[in-house]
Amino acid sequence: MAEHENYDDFLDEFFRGSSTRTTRLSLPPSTEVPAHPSPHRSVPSSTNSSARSPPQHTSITSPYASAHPSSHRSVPSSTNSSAQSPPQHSSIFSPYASAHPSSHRSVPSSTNSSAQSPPQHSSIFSPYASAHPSSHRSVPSSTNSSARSPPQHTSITSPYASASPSAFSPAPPSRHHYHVPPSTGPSNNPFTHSSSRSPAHDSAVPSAYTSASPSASTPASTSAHHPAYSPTHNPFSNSSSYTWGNPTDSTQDYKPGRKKIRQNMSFLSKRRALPIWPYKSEIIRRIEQSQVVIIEGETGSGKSTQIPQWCLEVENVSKVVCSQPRRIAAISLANRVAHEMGVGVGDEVGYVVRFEHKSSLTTNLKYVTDGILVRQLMTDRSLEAYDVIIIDEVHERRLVTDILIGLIKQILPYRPELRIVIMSATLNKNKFSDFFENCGNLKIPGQIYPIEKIFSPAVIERAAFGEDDQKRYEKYVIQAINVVMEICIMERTQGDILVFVTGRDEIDYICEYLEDLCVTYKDSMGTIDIIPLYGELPYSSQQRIFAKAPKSFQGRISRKCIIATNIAETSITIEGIVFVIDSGKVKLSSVDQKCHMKSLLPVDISKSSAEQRAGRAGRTQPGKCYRLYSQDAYEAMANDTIPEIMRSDLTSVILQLKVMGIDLETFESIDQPNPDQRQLALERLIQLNALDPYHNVTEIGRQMARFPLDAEVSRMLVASKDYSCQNEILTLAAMLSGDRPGSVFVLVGKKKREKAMEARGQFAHPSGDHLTYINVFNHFKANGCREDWCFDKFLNFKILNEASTIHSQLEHIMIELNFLDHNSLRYSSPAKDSNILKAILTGNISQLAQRDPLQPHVGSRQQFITVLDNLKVTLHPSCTLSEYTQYELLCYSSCLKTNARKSYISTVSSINMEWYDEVAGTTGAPSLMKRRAERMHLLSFMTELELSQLFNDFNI
Ligand SMILES: Nc1ncnc2c1ncn2[C@@H]1O[C@H](COP(=O)(O)OP(=O)(O)OP(=O)(O)O)[C@@H](O)[C@H]1O
Repeated sequence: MAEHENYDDFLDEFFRGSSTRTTRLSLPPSTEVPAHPSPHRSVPSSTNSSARSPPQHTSITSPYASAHPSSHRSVPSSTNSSAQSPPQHSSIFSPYASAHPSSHRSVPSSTNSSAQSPPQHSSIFSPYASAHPSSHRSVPSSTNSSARSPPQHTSITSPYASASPSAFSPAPPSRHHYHVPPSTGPSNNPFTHSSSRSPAHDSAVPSAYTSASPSASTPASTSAHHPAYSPTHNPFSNSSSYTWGNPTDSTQDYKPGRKKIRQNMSFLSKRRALPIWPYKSEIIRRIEQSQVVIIEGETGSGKSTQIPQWCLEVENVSKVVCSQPRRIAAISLANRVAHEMGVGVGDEVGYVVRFEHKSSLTTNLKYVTDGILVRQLMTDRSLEAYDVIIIDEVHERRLVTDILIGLIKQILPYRPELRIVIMSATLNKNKFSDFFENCGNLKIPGQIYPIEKIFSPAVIERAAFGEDDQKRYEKYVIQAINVVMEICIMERTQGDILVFVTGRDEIDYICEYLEDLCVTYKDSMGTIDIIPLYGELPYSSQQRIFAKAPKSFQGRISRKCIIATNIAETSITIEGIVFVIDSGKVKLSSVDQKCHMKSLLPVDISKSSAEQRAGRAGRTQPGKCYRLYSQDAYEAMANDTIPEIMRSDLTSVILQLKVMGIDLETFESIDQPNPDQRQLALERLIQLNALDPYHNVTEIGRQMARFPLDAEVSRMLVASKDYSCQNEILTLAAMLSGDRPGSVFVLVGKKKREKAMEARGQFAHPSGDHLTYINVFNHFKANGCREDWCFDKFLNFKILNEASTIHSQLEHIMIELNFLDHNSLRYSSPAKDSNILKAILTGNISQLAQRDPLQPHVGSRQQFITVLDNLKVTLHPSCTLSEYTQYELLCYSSCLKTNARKSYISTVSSINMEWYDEVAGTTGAPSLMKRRAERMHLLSFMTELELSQLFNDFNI
């Protein structure tokens, strides 16, 4: 693999290297949309194109498809990993290997290799491996090959490795390589197991890692972990602004006068063992006494599952809502609590998240996302529907959570009986206490099970990795793979693994790599179920994380291994997770203060996030958290994540607040947004006609605010009525509501690439991505929403299926707004392409780009300049448009900076210049001439020759 700055570069090369990428065919003009596109096929004759060989396309007569030959790109997906050749790794390096004798294993040679092909490496060193005689593993020789070729390992001699040819064979490291914690001893060894102590432990081999929890291997009794029970801790001390919870006798569950709520008796003993249980009466008392109570309790102590149930016992309380930052948490908590109460989900306990709900009139305890509660506030300004509102995981400081907290503070004087509970394991107590004056504070000590935190020693920073992978991926990605291998091969403790990395690309890569390793090392690793988890996955796929690990087989431990983004960082309990591997990184989204470019760059997590990640272990049994960074790096981390309100796009939020009659300028929030960002969002809303020049909400703005979508997408929907293309824009909105609509095209390995490109060509529309997505969706529907059809067409069934669900939800709102009637979907004639593009342009009026006049060449390096902000951007590799064509004006739905040097536009369509002025006339957007003039002013440093060239280029 050639060098790649990152995955986007890889994609870039992937597509540009394709022979189909630049080919031009003479194509039929796009046809008008039939109600049900008929899947006729015709095979266009290939034409000769410059330098590149033409693709062999088949074409489906599609409403929008005119198989633009140069537009075939696809986006990677893990789904086809089995069809791909395994990643070519040059090193497996075991950062956590230590001298655990139980890890000494010999892998049978050719006997068991019939189904596998052997690893092609001469040696794999652990940096800590030494020539422990019993640590040698003989690697199967290459007798039989399989369909999957094994990773190609080359030998990397780690500076810290001694000459051991064994893979994953740890041995006692020499002391000076490690930071030895003061209390070094057997219990500090990350591979210590109290049940089967080994001679190595007894000889007190120093641990390679700083273990933050020396007693980690000892399952603690609950009380042992409660500072309240500790003789040195005075639970009633006033030394902090917190009041420590006052544990009460847990037998006093029900006080006279308190309601008795339903409970499933089989869960009661487990619930009583939770660290929070002794504080039940105290918590209820506080909630009765104070309007706002802030509760800090360690991860897994029982806040999210127990406190909402107890709130139902509070006098005069019948309706409780508990809001969570994420859908997955809201749904899984509702399921768990319904179980604990012995009721069905959707009966007494339910949930409501965007595009999905299970609740009824009998629901008294509802788990929702923060966004749902904010939307509810738009129609029920004082949230009369609830007696207690619990806002959980406030430490995340998401934009919507901060807005929710600000809005709720406004209600308090009008509803003195309303009770608010603010919760987290790692919140900044001072900030929240200052914001809610006169609130009650409560700190609940204790974790249910201990978590051993194991820091990576600094030497890992200097470890040797395969060059290609090192360039393409951050070191932690390789380290994470190695630690997973360590655990699978050497750990004797039964338990599943949860790995935190930053994004989908890394997750796909790790999953693919591990799958290959699992085949190669099947005999030593046992059965491993590798499960990806990220936000864009449909809910049904996300649910896989809760499935049980595969059954152990022939004495080998089987595990599930979840590779996740920070979506799994808070609130959820995944049964069986014992090992957490924390990369210490997160992709944080932010928007440029001066323009609308979003960036999604990996940065260090905060200490608070690190604790939350560790807290996913130790929930159902003792756990271990391997931190792929040193203790010094941990100490250098910020305490809290920068609040989203200070770094995010505020357009949709400002509109929602405006509709509620609230100005963000005067809105009281925990942290104030940046004034530039606020200004930028207001200008955008004016350009979208959602606000008038005096910042009053227009009728269009009100209609836009009804849709739970980004402002740009909801503006398209509103405009669709003017251009008589409601059905098409409804489809597009459904497709765009996933984070990466480009992923609908599955990326496959080299062998199938031609076929995939050909399939993609059947849907490609010459105007670009927007109409291509509509086209894909229409064909999906016309073919009965079938998974096998998607498979044949290299389309992502899950994404299309989810778009189909969202389509139905949005359709309801369209009907409510009188934008559609029930019959129009069935009987309406297809809209004209030009009308659809004008509606798209209306929503993206601020998101336009033109060819860079200073770099007029076309081709893979063709650059564009955004009209509004003069930013240099290139087409994202997932785009349908060809970079070999000169386009007059492009309209894009997303502009993203993925690394320090590269900015991409994606979901892009080509737009006629005249349409701009027509659409701008109906909106508050300045004319293109004015924008150009502004830009010319900025380019005043240009020479006369360059200027005249520019004038020529743009017909000025
Ligand atoms: N789905 C589940 N399966 C098994 N046990 C669970 C489940 N959900 C919760 N538990 C148990 O209940 C305990 C408390 O979970 P809960 O979510 O209430 O903790 P929490 O204090 O809110 O943690 P966090 O701050 O991490 O969200 C867990 O530690 C676990 O032991």
